[in-house]
Amino acid sequence: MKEFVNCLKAVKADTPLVQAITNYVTINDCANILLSVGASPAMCEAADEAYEFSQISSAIYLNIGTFTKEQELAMLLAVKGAAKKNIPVVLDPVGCGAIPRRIEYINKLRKFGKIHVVKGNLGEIKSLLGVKSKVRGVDSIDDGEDGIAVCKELANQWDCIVAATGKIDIITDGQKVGLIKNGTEMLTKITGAGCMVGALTAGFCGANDNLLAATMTSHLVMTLAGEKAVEGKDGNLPGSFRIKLFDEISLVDENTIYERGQIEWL
Ligand SMILES: Nc1ncnc2c1ncn2[C@@H]1O[C@H](COP(=O)(O)OP(=O)(O)O)[C@@H](O)[C@H]1O
Ligand SMILES: Cc1ncsc1CCOP(=O)(O)O
Ligand SMILES: [Mg+2]
Repeated sequence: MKEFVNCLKAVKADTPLVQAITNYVTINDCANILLSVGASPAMCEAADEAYEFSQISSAIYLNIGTFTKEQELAMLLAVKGAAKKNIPVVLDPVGCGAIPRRIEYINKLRKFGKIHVVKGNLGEIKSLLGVKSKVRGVDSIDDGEDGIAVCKELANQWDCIVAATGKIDIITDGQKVGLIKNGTEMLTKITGAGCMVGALTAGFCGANDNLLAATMTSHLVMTLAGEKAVEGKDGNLPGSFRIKLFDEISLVDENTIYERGQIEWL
């Protein structure tokens, strides 16, 4: 657990600058969740700024939830700029299980530079591997019995960290597999929980060289905050839960991690 505590301390100490090119449904939530954890968001998505801005950022967050033609070009340039300075890139392939052209775009994106972390729900992760998955639009309805094998395979094929969210989050570098057993189903009752944990993952990768530990920690912090938010007043109601989530993200500390963290390494 100490490695996760150290990852959290590094974010709060370094205030990593995260360039986010993300969807307009949850863009504000992603900016605020990064501020809540101690990072610094910049939703810089103009195509003629993305190449330069990526090179002054600590990490890049790309989320194709509602990607526009401007964002398509901006993401290519941001990945190219990040590759020049070896800056970590986190991709959330929202909806790729339901919209095949998104997988074609991601394959093009990977030709412009390295994707260091792919974070999606299990249906999206399976779709990237070309495995039949059960999705409903941007949501996964996959029971995930083969989730670990799929995540390891994709991590090895793409030489990246893969994080598949669900009741249990699966995080792997293709060799080691970490399971995050914290969380609450309430996180599925608000839009943006996946987007927000993707943004947090970029924040943690921007302050920690060990991207596996950083990705484990972002998912641990999100699920611990979710557990504490649902325990609060009216936390069983989606509107109250969502607001409390931002509060609880800012309150997660080493005690929370040591006392409540439920991690299993395979
Ligand atoms: N059934 C569940 N029980 C507890 N936590 C969950 C459950 N499903 C998802 N989560 C958590 O909710 C967050 C969003 O995951 P998910 O809903 O899979 O992403 P998306 O919103 O991209 O579909 C993650 O932190 C995940 O751990
Ligand atoms: C509903 C929706 N439609 C396009 S992007 C988006 C938000 C998806 O957020 P998340 O993947 O966190 O559920
Ligand atoms: Mg999602």
